[in-house]
Amino acid sequence: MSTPAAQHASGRMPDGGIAARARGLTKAYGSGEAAVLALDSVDVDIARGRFTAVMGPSGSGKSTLMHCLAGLDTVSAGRVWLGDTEITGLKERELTRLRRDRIGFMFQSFNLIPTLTAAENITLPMAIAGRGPDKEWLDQVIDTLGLRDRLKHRPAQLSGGQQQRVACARALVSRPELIFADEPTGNLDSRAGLEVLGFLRGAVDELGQSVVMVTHDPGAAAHSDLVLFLADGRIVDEMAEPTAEAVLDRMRVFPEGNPQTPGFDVARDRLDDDSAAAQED
Ligand SMILES: Nc1ncnc2c1ncn2[C@@H]1O[C@H](COP(=O)(O)OP(=O)(O)OP(=O)(O)O)[C@@H](O)[C@H]1O
Repeated sequence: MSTPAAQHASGRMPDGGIAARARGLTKAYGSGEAAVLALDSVDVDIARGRFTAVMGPSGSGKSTLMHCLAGLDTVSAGRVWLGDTEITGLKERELTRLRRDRIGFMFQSFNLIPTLTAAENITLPMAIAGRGPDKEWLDQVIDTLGLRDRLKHRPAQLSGGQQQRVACARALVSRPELIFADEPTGNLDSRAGLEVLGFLRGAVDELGQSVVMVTHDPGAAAHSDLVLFLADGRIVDEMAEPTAEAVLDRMRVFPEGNPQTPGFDVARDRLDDDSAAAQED
């Protein structure tokens, strides 16, 4: 399938180029009658230096797409590139190195090490890679994320929003080519969620970072430059310069029958909360 996303994204990258792309990306789980086609020949270009959101009903293939683009999962057919490097066909060891050196990850559950301080958590991936962080860049990331006075705290001494900011700093500090964020605001209240989205937005605008974020939340997607909509393992639509209202309207017409989709009600409530929080500010 040639998706409009591929055409659209290509046309929107006059300077930045492509951070990741897939052609004919197909992923099937199981076999025989139990087989599930999680991704159905997806073509997509992820623009460099931009913030891309991936939305769609539960089970539409969002996480699978992210995992295949990030080399966390093998593909059944098709090809995937990170920058100019084709990752399909790489051996597990090469993939591990590529993920470590070139990709940043943020998860809903933060994934911080409880016994390490914020500062140690931020630099851990680089320490594992045997590289020292670029001090100037580290300082810039810490200040951009407002973590300067929290560096000696352990995760349990930080709020959820602060923990996610540490996770954000950890993802940014090695200057990865691409950050994948899977529901990064899923465990946060709306105010802390807005804060983290603001930082991701700032990472793109001020630090030139490329970000792909999977989310159920139209309010979160509204912080992106481009929303890709998945349904049944295909990219069925996209929206540039999204607003929460426009994304919510688009989600309503999915054939899968939103609002039965898990996350839809949560998304609508979050949208209301976000509006309330914004009005309080
Ligand atoms: N390890 C697996 N084994 C079998 N089927 C799987 C596996 N992982 C995902 N699937 C199936 O693949 C399809 C896509 O799943 P995926 O997790 O990518 O969807 P999603 O859009 O991220 O869903 P959600 O919004 O609920 O997280 C679903 O039908 C799911 O049941």
